[in-house]
Amino acid sequence: MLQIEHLSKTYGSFQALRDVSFSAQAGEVFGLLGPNGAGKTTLLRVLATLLRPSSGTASVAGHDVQREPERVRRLIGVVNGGMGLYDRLTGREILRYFAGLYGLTRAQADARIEVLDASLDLEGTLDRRAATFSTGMKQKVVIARAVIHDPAVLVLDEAASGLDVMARRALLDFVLSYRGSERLVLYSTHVMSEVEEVCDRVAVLERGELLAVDTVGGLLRRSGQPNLERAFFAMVQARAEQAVPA
Ligand SMILES: Nc1ncnc2c1ncn2[C@@H]1O[C@H](COP(=O)(O)OP(=O)(O)OP(=O)(O)O)[C@@H](O)[C@H]1O
Repeated sequence: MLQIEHLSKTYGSFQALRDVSFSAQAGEVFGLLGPNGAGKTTLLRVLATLLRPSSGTASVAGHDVQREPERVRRLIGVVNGGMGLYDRLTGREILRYFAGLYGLTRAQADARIEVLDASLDLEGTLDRRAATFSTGMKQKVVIARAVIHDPAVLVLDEAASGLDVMARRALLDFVLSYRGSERLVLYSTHVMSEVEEVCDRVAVLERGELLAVDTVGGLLRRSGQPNLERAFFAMVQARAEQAVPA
């Protein structure tokens, strides 16, 4: 579903991604884990066709992000922390509007809103103006908006940040509902407990470099550490020691 090959991205002389390659399949919740500045958002922006890679390729369901950006945009849904809801519209109006942009008819939009209401519990947001939403309500509508066209790949970039326990739980359960489906979720975060709970496999990025791609269990086994946070520290430390000239 997702194929990334030798992807690099530089901003001026700064290299934000270095020769990153991995693939992820439908049915997976695939984590992208890394500390601040690791390059997670840069990678996701390349996939979302918002940034051009400096070299290498990325493709979604066989469609290259550079050669077929419009096709790729229809295949993905992105939640990246920006809310950007129209205050004067209700949740239903916002979702209908975005459904229209993706070419859904009103009947298709309403059917899809019903499905999303059942899985995301949009109750209370559909008939109220966005200006009156709590942060959790906003985030639910943002997520519903990102998947209104039932994209093949759902990209979540720090989507749980700022959410309270209830809203975070709803988000994680929604992500878990994608497991084993015909869709892929790319879940980017630096919160290890979220990765441990929802991700099947994880790519660990650090300073633009891919340190490992493995299952959570595999990362624990190969590091000999009891939890992902310790495994992550061990990996980053080992990489730093390698990088120090003797
Ligand atoms: N437009 C830009 N111009 C220059 N440098 C940039 C630009 N965007 C990002 N960077 C740098 O690239 C590196 C990777 O940034 P990126 O936002 O991809 O990391 P991240 O892993 O998403 O971090 P965070 O967890 O803090 O969001 C950082 O050092 C950042 O300062």
